[in-house]
Amino acid sequence: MSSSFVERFASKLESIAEVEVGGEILARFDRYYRILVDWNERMNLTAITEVEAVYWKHFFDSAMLLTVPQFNRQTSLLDVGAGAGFPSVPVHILCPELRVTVLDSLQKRISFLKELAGELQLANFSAFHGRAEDFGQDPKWRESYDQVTARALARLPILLELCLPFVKVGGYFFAMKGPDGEAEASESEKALQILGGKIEDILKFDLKEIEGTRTVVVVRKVSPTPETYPRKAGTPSKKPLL
Ligand SMILES: C[S@@+](CC[C@H](N)C(=O)[O-])C[C@H]1O[C@@H](n2cnc3c(N)ncnc32)[C@H](O)[C@@H]1O
Repeated sequence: MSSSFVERFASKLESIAEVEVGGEILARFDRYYRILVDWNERMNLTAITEVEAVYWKHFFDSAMLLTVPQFNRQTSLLDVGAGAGFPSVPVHILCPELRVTVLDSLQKRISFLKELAGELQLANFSAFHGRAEDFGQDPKWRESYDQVTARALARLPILLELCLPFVKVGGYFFAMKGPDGEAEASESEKALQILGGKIEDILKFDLKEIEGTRTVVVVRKVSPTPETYPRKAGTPSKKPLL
């Protein structure tokens, strides 16, 4: 890895995230990269493995969440379908005070995330194996997070059913999307109305390092989600609220 690449990454991160990106933070990203490519040889975690691509398209892309004005760095964040830890692990590296929980339906990915959290000494971090449809009906999880996020999990109408049940009324769901964020938002009116959400903002980013447009759809939870949602596992994607 050339030092100019790391310097550019650090200075861009500082400018978008308004965090001082010192040696300790960079050492954590370096360790994250190494553990990710090592585990990726044994299990499918990411198709992107080249170092600069991982830094920009996974780490930097995840950190975009920190540019959202509604995002609070001091409260709680649940990452649904976190996979190899995106976006929550890069966000947590930059904001260690945030209480982060990750949920994924694949046990192997949760084993990876637990090992990663130990290696990176992430405090305030816990990982759980399960499906959003099941956990969303559990009273311990339901409407108990200030903030929920998801990246590359499903189209927005489906995603809202998987994620909004976890958000406290008054809290936020941040959907990390590609170029289709706006179009997906316009398909989501019915889901928002049923599930108790309201789109407050759609933020758009065009960054040459990431090679493409990214959007963050900011959804405020304005009323409780009716008990029937989320429906049983598989139904939200088979019969989306359209
Ligand atoms: C395409 S990956 C995206 C991973 C990561 N968020 C990212 O941006 O790289 C989707 C992840 O969601 C998990 N997943 C799929 N359906 C789920 C569900 N209903 N509940 C919880 N996790 C789910 C999968 O196991 C997978 O790890």
